[in-house]
Order: sequence, then structure tokens, then C-alpha cells
Amino acid sequence: MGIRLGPFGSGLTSRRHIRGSSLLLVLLIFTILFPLKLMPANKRELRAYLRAQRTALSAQQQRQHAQALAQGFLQAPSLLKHRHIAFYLPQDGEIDPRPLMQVLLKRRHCVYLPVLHPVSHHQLWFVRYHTKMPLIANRFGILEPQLTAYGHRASNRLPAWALGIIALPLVGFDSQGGRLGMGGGFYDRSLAFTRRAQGNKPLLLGLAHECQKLDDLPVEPWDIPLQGVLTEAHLYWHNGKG
Ligand SMILES: Nc1nc2c(c(=O)[nH]1)N(C=O)[C@@H](CNc1ccc(C(=O)N[C@@H](CCC(=O)O)C(=O)O)cc1)CN2
Ligand SMILES: Nc1ncnc2c1ncn2[C@@H]1O[C@H](COP(=O)(O)OP(=O)(O)OP(=O)(O)O)[C@@H](O)[C@H]1O
Repeated sequence: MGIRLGPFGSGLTSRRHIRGSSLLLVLLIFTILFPLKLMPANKRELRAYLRAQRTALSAQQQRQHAQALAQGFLQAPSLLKHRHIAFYLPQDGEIDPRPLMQVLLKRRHCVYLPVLHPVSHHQLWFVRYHTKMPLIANRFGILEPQLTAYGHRASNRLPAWALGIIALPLVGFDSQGGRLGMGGGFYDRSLAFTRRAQGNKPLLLGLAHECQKLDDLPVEPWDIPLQGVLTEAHLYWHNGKG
């Protein structure tokens, strides 16, 4: 049996319609405003929020992103033309550059890893990496080449200015070259020389998951901007470089 509408039937329907569409409008406003409202305003909270985003990725997503990152790099002639490239060993959900490093090593590129400087506070050394070299956990628990076994010899290191690319780990990035790191200021200090007008400068390329992208990061006076960011989905260039 069909439902018969009373004299107010159509009125009820349209009121329900209005209620339905105003609910939709509220939902729309919330989906636009809520993330903005929730987005933390200070760097400490932003870090916590973005670190939670990347650690929430599954092991399978991490593997897929690492493979896609390698593909993206290997398809970019402007990146591949560089011979001396620094990466990092991933921690805390960072995108994993190791599959890419293995391919580049086979193709006779020279791969380097950051090592906390033994004396100079908050500076990095870039030590040449070989597949079978001894690694040791630094004070943050991140694996790095063991200096006593290997890296103390200057011939096994390269100054940052002599590298073609430095691929930087990051917690967050924006579309203007802004980078949010782990908060130690290691890369900013080690790359402060790039502010000088003269001299060789490596290409500064952030490596990240898409979920680490923000519209606008706060910029501090000491922040060294990235020229590009490679994710599992895109190669972004800032300042028209590339
Ligand atoms: N993979 C990787 N290697 C890297 C960096 C990085 O961000 N990722 N770094 C980039 O600069 C440097 C190390 N900087 C780091 C700074 C802080 C913390 C960290 O975990 N901090 C803790 C609290 C400090 C502590 O436990 O003493 C935290 O924030 O929870 C880790 C690395 C060099 N090597
Ligand atoms: N060139 C510099 N000279 C002196 N201090 C610096 C320099 N760069 C950064 N710092 C200091 O390092 C601290 C951390 O900086 P910031 O929060 O920007 O680190 P980060 O970029 O997130 O860390 P990282 O590069 O280690 O991933 C700041 O308090 C700042 O004072």
C-alpha cells in the first residue's frame, strides 16, 4: 500500500528538505573549518600532529611510498644527473629512502649519510655509505655510520657544499619551501653556509609523505628553505627551480 500524503505532505517534504540541506551546509562548513581550527598553531604541537600522521601509516603503505619515491626520483633527470647525494636512515615513520639508495649505489652514484658531529654542537657530517659498513645508533636511536670504524677519515666524508643533492628528512613541508624538522636545528646549522651569495651549493630536496604537506608553515629567521620536495605522489619545485 502506498503512503498517502496529507494536505501538508508536500510542505513536510520541503521542510525536511530544508532541514536536510541546512544539515549538509553545517557539515560542509565544519569540514572546511574543523581541520583549520584543529590545526595546531605552534611548532611543538604541529610537530606532534604531523609525526602522528606519518607513524599512523601502515607497513604496507610505507613500503608503497618508499617504492614510489624511488620511481619518482629515477624518473627525474634533474635529480639523476647528480653523482654525490646525501640521504638519511629513516626513523619515526619518515619516508624510507633505502630502496632508492640501493638502486643509486648500483648505478655508481656516491651515497652519503648524516652523522652527528662528534665535537661541533648540532652540526652534521656527511659520511660516504657502503652497503656493508658498520652502523651504530646515535643518541636519538638513529642508525649512522660508525665514525671510529670509518668516518673519521676525511676521505670518507664530503663537506655539505660539495654534495650535489642533500635529501632531507622532515616532519612537515609547505609549498613555499618551508620545512619543519625534528627540532634539533641540525640541518639549518649545517646548511647555514648556503645563505652566502658565493660558492657551491647542494640542491636541497625534502623527502616526505603527502600527509606531511601543509599550506603554510611558520618561518623562523634561521630556517633554510628547500628547493624541492619529493613525495610518493609528486615532485614539487619551489622558486621555479628544476
Ligand atoms: N632519519 C633522520 N636522521 C637525522 C635527522 C632526522 O630528522 N631524521 N636529523 C634531523 O635533524 C638529525 C637528528 N636530529 C634529531 C633531532 C631530534 C630527534 C628526537 O627524536 N627528539 C626527541 C626528543 C629528544 C631526545 O630524546 O633527546 C623527540 O622529539 O621526541 C631525533 C633526531 C640527523 N639525522
Ligand atoms: N644557523 C643556526 N645557528 C644557530 N642556531 C640555530 C641555527 N639554525 C637553527 N638553530 C637553532 O636550532 C633550534 C631548532 O631549530 P628548528 O626548530 O628550526 O629545527 P628543525 O629544522 O625542526 O630541526 P632539524 O633540522 O634538526 O630537523 C632553534 O632553537 C634555533 O635557535
